Amino acid sequence: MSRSHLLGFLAFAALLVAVPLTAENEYELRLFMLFLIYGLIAVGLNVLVGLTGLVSLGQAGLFALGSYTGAILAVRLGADLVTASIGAAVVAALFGVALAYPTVRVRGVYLAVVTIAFGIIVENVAIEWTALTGGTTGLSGIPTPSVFGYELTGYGFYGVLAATLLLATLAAHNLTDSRYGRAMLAVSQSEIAARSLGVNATAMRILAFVAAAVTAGVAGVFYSFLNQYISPDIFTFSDSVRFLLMVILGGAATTFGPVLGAFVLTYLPEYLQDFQLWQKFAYGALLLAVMFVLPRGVMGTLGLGLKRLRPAARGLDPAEVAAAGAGLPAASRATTAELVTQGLTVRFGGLTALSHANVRVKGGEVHALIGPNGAGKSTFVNAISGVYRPSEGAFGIDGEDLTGKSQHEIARLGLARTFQNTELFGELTVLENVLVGGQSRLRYGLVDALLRTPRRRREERELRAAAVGLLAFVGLTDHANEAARYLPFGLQRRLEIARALAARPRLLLLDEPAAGLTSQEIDELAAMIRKIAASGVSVLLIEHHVDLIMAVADTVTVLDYGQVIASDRPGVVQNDPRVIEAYFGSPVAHGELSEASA
Ligand SMILES: Nc1ncnc2c1ncn2[C@@H]1O[C@H](COP(=O)(O)OP(=O)(O)OP(=O)(O)O)[C@@H](O)[C@H]1O
Repeated sequence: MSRSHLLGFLAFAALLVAVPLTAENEYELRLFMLFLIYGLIAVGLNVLVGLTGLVSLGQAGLFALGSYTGAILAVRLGADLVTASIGAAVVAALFGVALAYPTVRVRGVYLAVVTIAFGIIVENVAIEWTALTGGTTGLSGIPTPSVFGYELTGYGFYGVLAATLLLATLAAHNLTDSRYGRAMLAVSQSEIAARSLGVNATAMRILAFVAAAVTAGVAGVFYSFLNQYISPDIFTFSDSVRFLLMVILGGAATTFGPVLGAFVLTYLPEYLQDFQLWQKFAYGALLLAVMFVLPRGVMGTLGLGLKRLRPAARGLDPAEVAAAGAGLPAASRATTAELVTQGLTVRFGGLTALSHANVRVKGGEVHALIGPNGAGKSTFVNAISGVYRPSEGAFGIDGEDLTGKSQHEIARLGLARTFQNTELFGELTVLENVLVGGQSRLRYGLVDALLRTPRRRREERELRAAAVGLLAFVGLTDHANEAARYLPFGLQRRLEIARALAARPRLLLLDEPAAGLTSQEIDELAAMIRKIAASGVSVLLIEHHVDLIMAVADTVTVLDYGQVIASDRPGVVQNDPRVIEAYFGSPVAHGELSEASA
């Protein structure tokens, strides 16, 4: 944890201790406890909004679910605070999973509508299911909270609320700083790239929804114990909007932003009460003004300002680079790294983009795949990397069948790729991009991430050293701390290669890596590709640059109208009349292919 965050947590803890000592009356303390409850909701929602970039406008529904579950367990079954919280957390988590499901198909506005609908359904069920919820009359008689038989009188309940918010903020901070946070950010910026590196995007979204749901559910239980009475009108759509605003106003994806947002939006309406009729107007106008001046929220803008004042070094400490051992690690698996496709066919409706392609990429070779525009090269790449499901045929690496597996499964089994149009995680730094590449090699779990265990720290340290080594290999250590989107195009291509190599693939698939590069950059790329193959990683190279192909390829396979028309050594393929015909429409003289395509 950085020093500034540590100081932040200490100051926050000190504040939580000081408040009950300075509160002048019970009303003041109660209002602060309400803030602690809303803070918990905002911290959880920040995982969803800040990290995965998804928006939920149904948090009041989850808050209500937690409140009713807790209240019913306490009133009907005499459950204590711990049991009620566990019960509510489980119920909320289940609904969180259900809410994550639509994200497989819908995002943005559509997802927002789904979550709004969820909130409205919960509100209406609370009104209509009178036998369970008491209908519009609500549920009263919720007892004083107790924990393991001890009643939480005096400041006891305050202590529980304060400790929960502090620990939840710490856990969310640790999550953000872990493989899970990185993966969520990566998914929000380029899902296809994240999946190609072995990140299970669906699982990350479910995790984020569950985090937001569980915190809202537990906050609901706390609310019902604090209020000792709940009714449907407490959980309305405008509350969902307010919870989302807390995150955005405070600063999405920041550690303390949501807490600050919750504080402001709990106290602001209280202070604006004096304005009577103008209260709502003043509330809205103030929010608008703040968001206009601070589009990244208060903490986001503050963080950005501090970065500008004291910019971090763009590059890495030379000592760290030296210690990481600059260079390409040897291929991790002592296998042949051979890719074989048998009769691979992909149809789009009536169009056969790839037809019964048999390709064999031998272990450790550089295998170029060429063909005129529309020949089916990208379709081939997308089929073997799991983006498209083959209509027919099979493919595998080292005899391991990969047909029908999902993108992230194929990536984890040893196939890494770059993209024709680079797909970097633009907002992440150069180093972080490579760290996401090594994601699937990490073994530590969620508990390790939340608690920052020694195992997590060791694995992260090792991954960082490997990533630094790869940055040195592609010559990017001087840019390590820059956001990837600011890199010049040529360096972006290199970064994609380093990121793919971080997954320690058996087969590296380079989709037009020379496109847009200068001739000097292409020479450097050729040297890099040779080194990669020499380390034992097979390379499948999709390219139009004949010079590059001639310089590095051991074998060239030519596709035309989705069919393999030649596969041999470059010199042989270059003079193959079928290949020349495919490029020119009629047989032409020797040597013209290279001139025309270069
Ligand atoms: N998702 C898709 N839906 C429908 N048709 C597609 C799809 N993807 C590719 N095609 C078609 O399949 C054929 C092969 O396209 P593909 O992009 O694989 O060729 P390519 O060799 O990669 O071409 P280029 O060199 O221009 O990238 C083309 O006719 C293309 O229009």
